Amino acid sequence: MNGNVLKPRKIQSHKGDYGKVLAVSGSVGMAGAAVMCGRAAIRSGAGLVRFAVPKELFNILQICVPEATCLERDFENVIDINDYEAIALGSGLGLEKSNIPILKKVLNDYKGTLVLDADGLNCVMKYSLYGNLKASQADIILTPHMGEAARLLEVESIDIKDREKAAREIQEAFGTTVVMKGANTLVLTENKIYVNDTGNPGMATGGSGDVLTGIIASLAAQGYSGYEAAKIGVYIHGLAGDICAEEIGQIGMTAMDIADRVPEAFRRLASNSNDGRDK
Ligand SMILES: NC(=O)C1=CN([C@@H]2O[C@H](COP(=O)(O)OP(=O)(O)OC[C@H]3O[C@@H](n4cnc5c(N)ncnc54)[C@H](OP(=O)(O)O)[C@@H]3O)[C@@H](O)[C@H]2O)[C@@H](O)CC1
Ligand SMILES: Nc1ncnc2c1ncn2[C@@H]1O[C@H](COP(=O)(O)OP(=O)(O)O)[C@@H](O)[C@H]1O
Ligand SMILES: [Mg+2]
Repeated sequence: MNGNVLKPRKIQSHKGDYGKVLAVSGSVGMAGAAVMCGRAAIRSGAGLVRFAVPKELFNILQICVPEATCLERDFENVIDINDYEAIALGSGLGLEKSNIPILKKVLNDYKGTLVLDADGLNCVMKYSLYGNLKASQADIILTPHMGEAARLLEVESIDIKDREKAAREIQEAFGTTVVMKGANTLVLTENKIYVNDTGNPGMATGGSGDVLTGIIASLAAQGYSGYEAAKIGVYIHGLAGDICAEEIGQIGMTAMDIADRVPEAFRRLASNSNDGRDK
């Protein structure tokens, strides 16, 4: 990937120029997923990250991600979703029925870029919200691993040799950008496909996907299209994992290690350009 894909940060700018991400992530027992997602979004350059979480998570999030702010997850009364350029929805959300109003509100009313991951995807299937998903006006990126992809297609499992076909079926069924995760993650949109070549098996560790969701949402908040954010996001995520492998080794790298190498990954990508921009 050429570093020219990156938008330079302007000298005359402030945090409002780099977008706001709303992370509808985490639940009691899965606060970590929100931490990884929010941390990665900040490490990817968004101007502001805000969590929409149950109040029980405020303390842990404000300690683990002090740069971010928290709102109570009350979509009926409190949260104006269209204030955010990007929403990351689903990492560690849980499968409870109480998530239905959140999902409906975001799918029905949101017009920005929506990254739907993990339990966001699982809840769409569990509570039959695919009509809302298909009708949504948001620029949507689905980020399933192979298990989640099988659920989206309502099949038992997907053979690795059928991975691209399955990703294409999901893309066609929902009309969104699809990120089919795993070694050589695929990014598909209606008439394009990108095969990623960064990353390593050290990244097969809990929370690594939550980091990817945060990176993609952050890029989208900074003005990249959904497809561009997904493509650059998977490249940067894999490169951050490769930097972890160089520095730590594949065995024992953590999701947080990956999130914390994201700035260096951006620096390496930016230096791989030919426009003479500040590296
Ligand atoms: N610290 C935290 O708070 C963390 C919280 N997290 C949150 O946990 C929630 C559940 O998400 P999850 O992905 O862990 O479980 P789930 O979707 O039920 O998948 C398990 C099933 O799918 C299959 N499967 C999985 N990957 C596969 C693959 N690549 N290829 C093929 N199959 C694959 C797997 O198969 P098996 O492993 O048995 O072979 C099994 O059947 C979600 O909200 C997430 O965000 C996590 O992010 C971790 C850190
Ligand atoms: N063998 C691998 N090679 C490269 N990347 C991998 C490998 N295994 C997992 N990953 C990456 O790690 C992430 C795992 O995401 P996911 O399965 O959602 O984990 P979690 O839900 O625990 O955060 C994906 O981005 C995936 O592409
Ligand atoms: Mg996941």
